[in-house]
Amino acid sequence: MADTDQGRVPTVIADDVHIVYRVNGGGGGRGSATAALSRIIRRRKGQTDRGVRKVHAVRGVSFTAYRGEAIGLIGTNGSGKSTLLRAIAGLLPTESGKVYTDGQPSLLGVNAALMSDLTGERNVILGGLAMGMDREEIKSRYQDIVDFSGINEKGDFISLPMRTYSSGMGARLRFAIAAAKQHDVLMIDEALATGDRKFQIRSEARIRELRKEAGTVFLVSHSNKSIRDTCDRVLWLEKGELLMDGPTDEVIAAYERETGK
Ligand SMILES: Nc1ncnc2c1ncn2[C@@H]1O[C@H](COP(=O)(O)OP(=O)(O)OP(=O)(O)O)[C@@H](O)[C@H]1O
Repeated sequence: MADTDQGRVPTVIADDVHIVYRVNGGGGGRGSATAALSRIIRRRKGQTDRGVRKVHAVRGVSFTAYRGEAIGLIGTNGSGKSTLLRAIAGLLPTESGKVYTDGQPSLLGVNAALMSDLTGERNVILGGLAMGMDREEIKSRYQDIVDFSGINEKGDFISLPMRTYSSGMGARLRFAIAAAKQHDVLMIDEALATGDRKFQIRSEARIRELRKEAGTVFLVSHSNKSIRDTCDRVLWLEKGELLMDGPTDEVIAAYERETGK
């Protein structure tokens, strides 16, 4: 593996990555009469496949990401963006091909595992611990995280359970927690789309800072504006394949021509 390309340091290498989901009981629903009937017929025919369906979500994707880059992932619904991020984060195995990462990638999704019955305050601590910060570190950054999230702008919401937050508020708190730490590789899945414009501007500025601090940032978003404001390179996925990999302006322009978005 080449260590540098014109002095650049690779952080993520995807080499011909294929990802396949296996879904049990696809077709007919598990408990329905038609599903039971088709199982009986299959068994009579001696078929061994018990309704496991495969979804080939990512097909032969290869790229190298470098330190200091912010890379946008675009593509229509179901094109494999989240799946690819989950594989880079090590949360999904590859069917074939390899993902190499330098350092620990952190995935910040809108579903990041915080506890909805706990207060925002407890979740800041929980999220911080989950990212490997110690209690002192969390304490010293606590106020910054709350201020950044803007959760308390309209009253004392941080002491309420997270289930009482709107989806935008939840996403903002998750982003604020994840952005408090310097990441080797930070992956953000749609988090910006749910915040309001003011918060989007703040988080885009923070992504730029994280880049300067030498991490690599991946951003999945359906907002071409967010991608333009934040990323200098874009990967365009369609039906699991990498259609284009290049400078943001070129790829977004081609994407807009193709999809009319
Ligand atoms: N847990 C799962 N089990 C089975 N199939 C899945 C699973 N998650 C995603 N898929 C399938 O994999 C394909 C890619 O989905 P993925 O969520 O990666 O797309 P995406 O580009 O992130 O979509 P979106 O823009 O709608 O969020 C889709 O066909 C989807 O149905």
